[in-house]
Formats: sequence, structure tokens, C-alpha cells
Amino acid sequence: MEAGVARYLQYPTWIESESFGRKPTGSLRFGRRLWEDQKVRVVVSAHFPVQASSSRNRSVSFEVSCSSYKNFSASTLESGSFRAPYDEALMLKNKSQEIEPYLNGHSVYLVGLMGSGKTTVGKILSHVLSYSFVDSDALIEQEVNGMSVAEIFKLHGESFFRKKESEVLRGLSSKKQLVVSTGGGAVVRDQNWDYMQKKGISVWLDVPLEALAQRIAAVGTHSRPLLHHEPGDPYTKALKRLSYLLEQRGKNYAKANARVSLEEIAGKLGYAHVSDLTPTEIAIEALEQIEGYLKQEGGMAIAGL
Ligand SMILES: Nc1ncnc2c1ncn2[C@@H]1O[C@H](COP(=O)(O)OP(=O)(O)OP(=O)(O)O)[C@@H](O)[C@H]1O
Ligand SMILES: O=C(O)C1=C[C@@H](O)[C@@H](O)[C@H](O)C1
Repeated sequence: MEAGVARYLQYPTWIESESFGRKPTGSLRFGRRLWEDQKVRVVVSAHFPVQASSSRNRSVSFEVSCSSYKNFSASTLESGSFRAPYDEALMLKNKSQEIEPYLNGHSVYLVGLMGSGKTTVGKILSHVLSYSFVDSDALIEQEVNGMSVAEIFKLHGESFFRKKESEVLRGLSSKKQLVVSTGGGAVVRDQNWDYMQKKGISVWLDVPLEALAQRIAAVGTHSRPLLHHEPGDPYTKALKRLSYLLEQRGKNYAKANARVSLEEIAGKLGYAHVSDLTPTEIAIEALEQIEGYLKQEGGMAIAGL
């Protein structure tokens, strides 16, 4: 700590935690009397909340007190609180490092309805965990000579697609260090659960239907054969069909080891709507839920602890 420049603490620049990704900066000037005592003791204490309270800022409260070694009674120089933006990329990194020893290289299988963000969130997770990202729909397409999912459904039918999907998941089941974005219907077949659980942890991205329908309507339904053949505009047909699929599959998704509910994250962070959430915030929650699962007894076994 350096003594001798500013009269007042510029606390937003003075107290910054590594959690916010910056090193402490700033300086402090002491009054003549303290300075003449030669030795001074400065105590800086700050409280950093673990979770973001609301919005993308955190309220950090702090107190700076100072005393000389001759006269030990401390006087508070500055106290208060400030709002500091939190660095979500750093939080993601920290969380991934925390869970790595427990994860022990196990793969992560993302399950959820079409449009739930398995690809978007999966890529973020694979990057931060240094895992490979795999999209099971894309692997099926490769297996069927580059034919698109929509074409496979049209030419060969859904049951052919489902068989291929199981074959692809069986092929992945012996591998570790993968983040797999599974097809929306992969949860329906029991054998697929055996494959996913063999060396992996499953995570359900639970997104409200209206948000899913909005996302899908924004890009159209042509690449999603199970939604495309409903009548109506893209939002209405996506909403109608997804509601039906959730009714059919809800209990299957709930078999996942961990659940990431966008409604719950939005509530926790004080956001008005799930669409305010960034994919990184969702990825952080996924890691937190994985951590919660791994720290249970069953998860400890996975980690070999
Ligand atoms: N958190 C988010 N906020 C807003 N839009 C998102 C979010 N996550 C994903 N999206 C958008 O929603 C659409 C579907 O996302 P994504 O492809 O990641 O989902 P998916 O679960 O892999 O879908 P599918 O199973 O149908 O391939 C994309 O257009 C994507 O950009
Ligand atoms: O929900 C589903 O059943 C599907 C989801 C997509 O990922 C594809 O696997 C396919 O369109 C079927």
C-alpha cells in the first residue's frame, strides 16, 4: 500500500476486487500528524456479495480505517458502498475451475426442447471447460451422407432418425470431455439415458415455452420438422407444438441430473424477463447446478472422491 497522494479515497477506483477482474488501484494521503508518526496501519475491509443482487451490478460495501502504531485507536476514513459491474466471463471461468476436480473429465449432455439454447450454451461451456463441443443432430446428418435433419425426417421418417440418434449417442458414450448438444427428442428413449449417464452428466435447459417460441419464430421453423407442419404463423405454430411436446416429454427432461430453469435465474438476478439473461449467465447457472449435483453423494462417486 502506498501512502501519500490523494486527500480523499476515490473508492470506486480504490477498492476493486479480483472478482471484478481488475487489480486494486488508487492511493491515499495521510494527515500531517499521522505522517509524522512514521508508521501507520490502514485496514480496508469490503463485503462482496456472492450472488448478483439485481441487474448486472453488485453492491460492494467497504470501510477504510486508519491508525498509527503509537496511537492505536482507529479512525474510519471512508465508508460506504458502490455498485460495481460484475465480469460474467471471469465468473464463468472461476466457476469452471471450481468444479473441474469434481467433474473429473465427465462429459456434459445438454437436453431440452428445440431452441432451448443447447448449442449456444453448450459452446460456451465447452470453451470454458476446454472440452470438445458436439451437436448430435449434426453427427446424424454426417452419418446420413450430409442430409439435413428435415430431409431425413421427410425421406426416411422419424423412427429411422431416432435409431440413428441412439447410434450416435452410443458412439459418444465411451468418450469423456465432451459437451453434447442433444436433439430435443433424445430424452424419450431409455437407452439414450444409459448412454448419456455412462461417462456424462445430463443438464436440462428449462426455458419457458413463450421464450422458445419467440426464439424459433425469429429464425423460422423450416429446419425443425416437428414444428414446421402446424398451421399458422411461426410463433403460434411453434408455441402450440412445443406445448404438446413438453406435455409428452416433461417427465423425461426431468430425469436429467441437473436442471437449469431460466425463470429461476431471472428471478435470482432480479431481471424482469428471461430474455434479459445472457447465454453466459445461463452457462454459469449450468455450472452451478452441475456443482450442486456433483457435491451430492452420487456426484462424489462420479468424481472418484
Ligand atoms: N439465451 C438466449 N437468449 C436469446 N436467444 C437465444 C439464447 N440462447 C439461444 N438463443 C437463440 O435461440 C435459437 C436456438 O438456440 P440454439 O440453437 O442454441 O438451441 P438448441 O437447443 O440447440 O436448438 P435445437 O435443438 O433446435 O437445435 C438461436 O437462434 C439462438 O441464437
Ligand atoms: O424435439 C425433437 O424431437 C427434435 C429436435 C431436433 O433437435 C432434432 O433432433 C429433430 O428435429 C427432432
